[in-house]
Amino acid sequence: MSAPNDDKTRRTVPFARMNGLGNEIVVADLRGTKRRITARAARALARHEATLFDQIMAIHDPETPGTDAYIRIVNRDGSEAEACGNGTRCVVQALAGESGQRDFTFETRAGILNAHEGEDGMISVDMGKPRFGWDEIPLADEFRDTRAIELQIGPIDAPVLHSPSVASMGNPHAIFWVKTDVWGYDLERFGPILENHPIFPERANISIAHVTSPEALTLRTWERGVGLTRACGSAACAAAVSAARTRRTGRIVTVTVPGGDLLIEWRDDDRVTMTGPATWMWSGTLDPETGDFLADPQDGETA
Ligand SMILES: N[C@H](CCC[C@H](N)C(=O)O)C(=O)O
Repeated sequence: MSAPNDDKTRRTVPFARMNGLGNEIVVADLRGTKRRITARAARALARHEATLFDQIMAIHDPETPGTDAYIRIVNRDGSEAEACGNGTRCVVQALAGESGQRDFTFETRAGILNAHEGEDGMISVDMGKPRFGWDEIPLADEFRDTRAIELQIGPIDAPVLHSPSVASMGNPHAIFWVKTDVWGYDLERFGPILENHPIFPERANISIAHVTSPEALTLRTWERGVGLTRACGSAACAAAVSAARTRRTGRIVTVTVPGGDLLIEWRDDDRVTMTGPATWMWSGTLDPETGDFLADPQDGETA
């Protein structure tokens, strides 16, 4: 991405196509403009193979003193998400590459969070405090104990998935615990049914988790507003805290998602830190209104 400028009327903005452990991310730089990525632009970008994304991370000018930027997060279907861990790491890498700055404070709909790029290029994001109250997630019915709620899929007397833990990392998550390989479950079939289940008035991100040791679990996620993804950082956090809360693991857990590993720590001050990589793929410019885009010339090409 190029440096921001102050032309509030310019039509296109720079973007970088990146990924966070296989979570497909578009980082769009809207600083210095008053423009927003429209749902129409999101859906148009999702129609192209080159720009097919899981989330758009739209970087806006800061709204709160002491923060570096306001980040709006847009899902593939044009809906907005409160949190996106993998996308946040991509934003850090994009901005660090531009300025050399390594510590950032961002504001999102989920609140203010800090992030840091380490010497080894790994990026840690403070994902804030998990919330477990039924009305905070939110659920449609009062459940006093959200470590396991009554919800199941499959035959009534032999459910395929049941009794998920639920948590909010700013966004809603349900974690179904399984005792065998997470790839043995048809998440593509169950995901959309559970995402849109009436128990979740704001829909939910749906994950299947297999605890493999007190320090490790494997996870697959069907993301709200997206579908199957290769990684979902906030789901990894929700799974790790739910695993610790149900005494399945300790508070430091390696979460293996289809794209690779994330290290999650539920700190003593109740905040959750997620550490993992981010990868830059290519850059271009896009129209935030329509989603029309143009790739920058690659190295060796002329404009
Ligand atoms: N991929 C993201 C989460 C997106 C969540 C979104 N699907 C929603 O809550 O609507 C992550 O790394 O945390």
